[in-house]
Amino acid sequence: MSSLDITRLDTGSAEFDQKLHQKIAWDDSIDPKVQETVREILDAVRTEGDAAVLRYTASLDRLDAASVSDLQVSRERLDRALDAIGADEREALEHAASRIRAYHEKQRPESWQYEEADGTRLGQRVLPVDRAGLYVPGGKAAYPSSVLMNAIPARVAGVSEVVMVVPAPDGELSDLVLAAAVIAGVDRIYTLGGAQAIAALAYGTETVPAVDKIVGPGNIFVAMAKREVFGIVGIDMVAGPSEILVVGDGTTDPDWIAMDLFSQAEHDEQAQSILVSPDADYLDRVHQSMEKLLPTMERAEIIRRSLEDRGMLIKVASLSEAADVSNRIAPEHLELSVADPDGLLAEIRHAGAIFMGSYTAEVLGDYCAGPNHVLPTGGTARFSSPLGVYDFQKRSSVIYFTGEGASQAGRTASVLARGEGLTAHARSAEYRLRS
Ligand SMILES: NC(=O)c1ccc[n+]([C@@H]2O[C@H](COP(=O)([O-])OP(=O)(O)OC[C@H]3O[C@@H](n4cnc5c(N)ncnc54)[C@H](O)[C@@H]3O)[C@@H](O)[C@H]2O)c1
Ligand SMILES: N[C@H](CO)Cc1c[nH]c[nH+]1
Ligand SMILES: [Zn+2]
Repeated sequence: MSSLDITRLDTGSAEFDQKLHQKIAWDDSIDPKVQETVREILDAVRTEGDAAVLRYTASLDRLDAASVSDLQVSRERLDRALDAIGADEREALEHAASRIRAYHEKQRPESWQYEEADGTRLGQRVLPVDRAGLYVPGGKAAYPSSVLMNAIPARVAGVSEVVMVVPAPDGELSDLVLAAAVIAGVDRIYTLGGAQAIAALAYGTETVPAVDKIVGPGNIFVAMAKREVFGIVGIDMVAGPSEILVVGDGTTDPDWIAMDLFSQAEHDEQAQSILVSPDADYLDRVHQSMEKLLPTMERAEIIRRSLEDRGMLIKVASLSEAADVSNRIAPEHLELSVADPDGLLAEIRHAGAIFMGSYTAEVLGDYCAGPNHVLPTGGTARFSSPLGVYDFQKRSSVIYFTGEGASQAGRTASVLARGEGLTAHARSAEYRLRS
């Protein structure tokens, strides 16, 4: 049995606040070189277009191509991918897709309008963006589930053109990823990754069309690149390395909790897994389960690094205090692995997705529960929401005044315009006044 050196904290200790802050402030620990590299790549793609995209794809993903159009996945390659996957895999993708579609259909917002007594009409029109860019991660693992989670809400929103990018390190491209793209209705796919893919989607190149909005998770290079291009294009959020926080009251089998913590740790060395419990003995038992199970994991080294660098076992005084700690962290995924999850839910304010009770493993949400698995990370659940249909739409206000309505509102506008010293504004309203 190998020992696992995971940080233990107690809310009762003097150094709790400071240690917690150090562990959760992943932004502070970003190497400034990452930002430098990302800016360099963005600049190169903006100014040189395809040539820079090809250069970075060759050096970072070890994938050579004569032109960027060679990096677009052909119809034949997509058909081969559909044929190559097993019947059970095809069925699982389709089952997940239909659950994800059903959930996202509920999110479709309606345009609305109301009319005042004098015939004035005011409304809000909801329309999809014209072209969306989906980033599907593919450096350390392939994510067919992320294809479904990104593309299905775009389609439900009514986006006309859905462009997907996914890295193919060493030319390797997952059949499942391609099959998921066909099932979800992606229009075109480029095997591009990292900051160079984000730059191509944001600025456009000779080959890759510029999009209106870029969505999807990725590693630190992707997250930083999205942050940098925001404003030129819309972005959904800065979704970084995965996170899970489990609140446990001791009623769930420790092996189950250990595996739930591993499930997110295995994504990335920078992923974060945290267990919070009022029961010190339970924290010990989960720790023992982790030590027992770690050697059985394929991605044991990534899991170990993630848990030892960023993981925590936190002892609290009560479940209420566990909710407070969780609200401070605002985790991407929160498991309420307690006997009365509904009771505790009332105390939770910030989390990307909340998994209720012992049977609701977070991984069900990763693949097929229905809600989106692209969720705010790094504490941003305080102000952002899961990826959804609304991320692919924008709203316009619609305003219609009758002569009578314009006369009434015009008096107010005129007074306010003159108060602001804006004479043209005032007179524009005054022309339409009725005596
Ligand atoms: N929030 C979610 O919904 C969700 C879903 C799936 C995965 N994830 C997260 O996405 C991330 C996926 O990361 P990944 O690395 O496997 O794939 P990725 O596709 O995000 O990143 C791979 C790309 O990073 C670039 N890159 C790598 N090293 C670089 C360097 N030194 N300099 C410049 N660029 C470099 C390369 O261009 C490569 O194509 C993980 O952190 C995982 O936790 C999140
Ligand atoms: N847990 C990831 C979101 O943080 C999503 C995912 C994809 N595949 C497996 N898990
Ligand atoms: Zn996951």
